[in-house]
Amino acid sequence: MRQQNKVLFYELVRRHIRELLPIIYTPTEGDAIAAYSHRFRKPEGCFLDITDPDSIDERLSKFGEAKDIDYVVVSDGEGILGIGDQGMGGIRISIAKAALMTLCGGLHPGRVIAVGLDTGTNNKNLLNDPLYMGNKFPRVRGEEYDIFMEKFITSLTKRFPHAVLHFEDFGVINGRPVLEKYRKVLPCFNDDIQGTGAVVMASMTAALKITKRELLDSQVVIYGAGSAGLGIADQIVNHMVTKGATKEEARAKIHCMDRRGLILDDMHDKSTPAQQSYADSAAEWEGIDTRSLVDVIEKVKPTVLVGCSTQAGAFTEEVIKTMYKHNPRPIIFPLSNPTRLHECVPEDALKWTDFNALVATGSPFKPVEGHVISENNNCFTFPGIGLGAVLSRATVISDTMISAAVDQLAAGSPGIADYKKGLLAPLEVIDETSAQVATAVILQALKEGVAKVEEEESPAGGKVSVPRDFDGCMKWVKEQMWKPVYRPMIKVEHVDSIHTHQY
Ligand SMILES: O=C([O-])CC(=O)C(=O)O
Ligand SMILES: [Mg+2]
Repeated sequence: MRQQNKVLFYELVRRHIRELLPIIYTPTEGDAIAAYSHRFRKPEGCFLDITDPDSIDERLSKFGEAKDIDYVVVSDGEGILGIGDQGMGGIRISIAKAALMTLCGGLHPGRVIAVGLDTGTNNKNLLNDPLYMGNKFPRVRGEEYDIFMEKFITSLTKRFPHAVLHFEDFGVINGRPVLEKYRKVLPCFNDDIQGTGAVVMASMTAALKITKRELLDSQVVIYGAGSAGLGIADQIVNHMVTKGATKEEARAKIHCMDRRGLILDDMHDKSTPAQQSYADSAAEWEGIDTRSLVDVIEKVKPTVLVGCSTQAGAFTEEVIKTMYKHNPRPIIFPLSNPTRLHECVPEDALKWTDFNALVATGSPFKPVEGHVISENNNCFTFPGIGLGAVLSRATVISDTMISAAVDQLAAGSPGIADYKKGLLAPLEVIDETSAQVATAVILQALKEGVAKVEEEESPAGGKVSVPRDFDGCMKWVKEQMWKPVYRPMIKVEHVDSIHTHQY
């Protein structure tokens, strides 16, 4: 339906969003991506092939003229949700996120491109699958990958100078370095690092308000130190810094674990620089089993436990009860996607804490005995961040613009009186939430002098002028969001000439 009748598709999903979002997005998209080559019907999106970098420009040229494109989602398929390397099937995550940019972010569906970079795959099942449609060689790393990425960015910025770039589901090796390099070149962000970090920080802010605790008194254990886990850590640090902590103080409150256990400062040869910046002192952990989550919780007494490990069931009854022993209202976020990979199910986390835990997940879950479970999914942030960057014609997407998105999302939480309604605004108003987030991002971009929209001609003539007050700016945002409505039929007088032109 999306391919045949966009108005009908987007209006249908909008009206039945709670029922249909899990089908067009998480968790069903994970199955669709894994089965991509087997279920293939016709191509959609822009396929870029590392064996043919010289074709990048030509392939992108098919998607329109310079002014036609606002937004590009790109994935190389290496870190798809929690299901890892899906090779060329990863283009479907670009397609799903692009569809959400229209559904929640109000971008015109014809002004968004979904791009898949085929740089090989290390997924043995795909390499041995006769139906796999992507390149059947191991992932290309190093200089050849970097040159390919550089060609893509150069061509993109030349062809579509207004486009905002959204990186999705890159692996740990490339995600962060690519973001750090290109965020200085064009307005771009990594949804798994920054989008996920922002939504978790917003939920945490809302949960702290409910429990009347301060962010700076928090101790956080992050179980799973990949792109999402470290992105969340960074966002928490950014926020603590805005509340008066130094970077070092903030980092000391965050404890990251991966397959090797707690990340310690004597593991530097085997940790990425980002992991190392959160390392605990090995000397302080002498004699403690740092591979045991329960032992780590016993020592840290965290107020917040975040799971991005893709280890289903890692938050056992003992883990949750140890959290509860040290905290009357523990904040517990099992975030691994898709659903079957969650570290625990909300029902268990609530029952094991006598319904005192504040729980949010990464995939959708049904309410538990009247407690709504908020989905800490980045779909609450990336559409607003993307829309804000597009409308303001931002030249960069700064950390402070992301922080503005966090504060705005947290402000929309049902709050203390309504804490059973979840930590975030309901999915049913996600387009409204995205407009609010976009407004906060635009106002921040204007404040920082990185918004260039007021240098443009408005369609009505003269320069564009963006209201500086929140309500005025939000009205301006909403006026520009695409709505799924049929355009009126117009009676045509000169049928003959129209026919001549049409055929
Ligand atoms: O796609 C989603 O639902 C959230 C996300 O970015 C991920 O899990 O990688
Ligand atoms: Mg993702």
